[in-house]
Amino acid sequence: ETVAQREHDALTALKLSFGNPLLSANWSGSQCSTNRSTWFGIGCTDNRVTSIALQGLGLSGRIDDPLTLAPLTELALLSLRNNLISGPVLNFSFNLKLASLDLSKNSLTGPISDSLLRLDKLELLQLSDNKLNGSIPPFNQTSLKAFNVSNNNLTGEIPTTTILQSFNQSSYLGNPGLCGEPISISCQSLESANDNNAKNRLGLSSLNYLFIVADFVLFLALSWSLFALYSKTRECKAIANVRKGAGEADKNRDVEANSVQNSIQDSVQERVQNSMQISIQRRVEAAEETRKLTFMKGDGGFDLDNLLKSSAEGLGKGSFGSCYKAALDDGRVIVVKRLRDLRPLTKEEFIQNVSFLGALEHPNLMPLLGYYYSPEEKLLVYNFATKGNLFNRIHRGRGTNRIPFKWSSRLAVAVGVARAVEYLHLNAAAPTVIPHGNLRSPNVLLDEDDVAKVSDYGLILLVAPSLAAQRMAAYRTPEYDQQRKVSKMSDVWSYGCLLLELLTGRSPGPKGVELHHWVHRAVREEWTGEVLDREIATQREAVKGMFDLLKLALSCCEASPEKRPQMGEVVTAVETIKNSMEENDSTDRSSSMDESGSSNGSSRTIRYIR
Ligand SMILES: Nc1ncnc2c1ncn2[C@@H]1O[C@H](COP(=O)(O)OP(=O)(O)OP(=O)(O)O)[C@@H](O)[C@H]1O
Repeated sequence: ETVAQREHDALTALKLSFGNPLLSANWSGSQCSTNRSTWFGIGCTDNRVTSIALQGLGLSGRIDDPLTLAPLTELALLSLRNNLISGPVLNFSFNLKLASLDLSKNSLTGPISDSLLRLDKLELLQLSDNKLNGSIPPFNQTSLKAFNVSNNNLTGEIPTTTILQSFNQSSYLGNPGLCGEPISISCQSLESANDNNAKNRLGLSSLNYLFIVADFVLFLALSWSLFALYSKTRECKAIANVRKGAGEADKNRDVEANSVQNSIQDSVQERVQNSMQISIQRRVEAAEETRKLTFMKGDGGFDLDNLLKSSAEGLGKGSFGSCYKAALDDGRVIVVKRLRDLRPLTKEEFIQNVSFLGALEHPNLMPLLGYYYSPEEKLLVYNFATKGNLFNRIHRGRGTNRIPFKWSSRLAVAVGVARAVEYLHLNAAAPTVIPHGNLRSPNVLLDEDDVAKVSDYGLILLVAPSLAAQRMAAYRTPEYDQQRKVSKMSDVWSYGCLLLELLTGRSPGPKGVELHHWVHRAVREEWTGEVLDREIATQREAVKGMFDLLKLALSCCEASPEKRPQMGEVVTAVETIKNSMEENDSTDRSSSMDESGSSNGSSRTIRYIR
């Protein structure tokens, strides 16, 4: 596939996301002819797409694949200003020449992509008037001349980087949860105001149980005779109350009590009492039924009540649900994954599949602690991994005060993940082998000792197959289009992509393909040293191990699945690389170096750029 073809495919994907009649009619044929384009809004230089300017066209829809524009590596300008585009901000890790990015006045949601931190040519970044949340990444590119994130739902302290502090407050206004300078809102006062609201956030929005309990409180406040006529509206309002938080619920209850009292004065007492008694009984039963958390081992030491009382915070939204972190009263911190888009499983099937996942035990697998099942709500409960996920460890904080991700730590992660996947592949307890299916760096977590814990395994058993095919990494292998099935070998492919990410510090493209093509080319054309992440390439004595791992990664990424090694062979190979690194370290302690390269690293820095 040529570069032009890849660019063509990327723009076509963009066109399909928008479904706009103008673009549908106009964007056909080839996108660039030398220095110009006949495509509306597209600019080309030397046959490459360098600008996309599609302001105010009423474009709607969402761009599902965050790396849709990854093939446009010469793109310098992107403006989608003043449209109706929804969904998350794209990942621009591969658009390193971007100088001007204007996505303002749309309906974009989610956090500001950290990939923007890597754009060191970025001069203009306009994200105002969207629905973005999360914190502002610590932008500090000296190139940045114009910046605006006003009128979103951003939260937290405005980073104190020189560049972000150089813009005036109009760049930040209209974000109620934002604090710090230059908007002169103290973060402490904002935090204490938020603390009160934070309690129960998880349960309040999610669980049927809670609003049933809230109903009870409401019942006590109202007289028995008021119930029947009001039961319908009450339920809706109770949910609304719950969402707004306990404080507001109290206020609303009083208002409701008054208005209901007025409206039912003429009601027939007897009819009301009968219907209410039945209704209460049903609700008690429902509450009993729905409040049960099932633990894979023992009683877990907490129940749904503890969960609902905990303060919870959103960790992020994945392909099959959202994750919340909840701090229990006893000090434990757990993660609740709220599943969506599931297969239509009966309760028994759901429990059977989840029990199978819960029975898996390996030091490098994030264990499933328990689950919650109700027809409307399915939750999985895990321990919280304090060091976050591998994606952030590799890519986050570049250029700022980041703690270097050492080669030895990367290798330890590579070994841990390989062992976990091998365990999944060899698991004799399973009726058939369930491949991981979605092995990617955000699904590798790091605990307090930096031990890799693979998560999100086996979700293939729970999620709707059509959505799995769209969203899971294993479905993006070269063979999937022909064979239409995922296998152990697709996990091997994903593992190869993960190794490449660890070694190069770059994210794989949407199909995992770009990164692997790029590395192959690099190796073929003998600029291999350049492919290594600079953060580790400074460690000269380890470079051989890095290249060995690179070779292994490339063999895992062989286009033909038969040519890829089995996971057992992969484990042996990575362990051999790790062992020889450790042997070198112990026989040559005097030459062990500071991997951060901060003290004497420069004298040992290899020339890896030709
Ligand atoms: N047990 C955990 N401890 C710490 N962080 C977690 C835990 N489980 C998930 N996360 C983090 O929460 C966020 C959301 O996770 P989730 O599994 O919902 O989506 P994802 O992994 O980003 O995407 P996908 O499900 O599509 O692979 C991710 O950043 C993930 O790393």
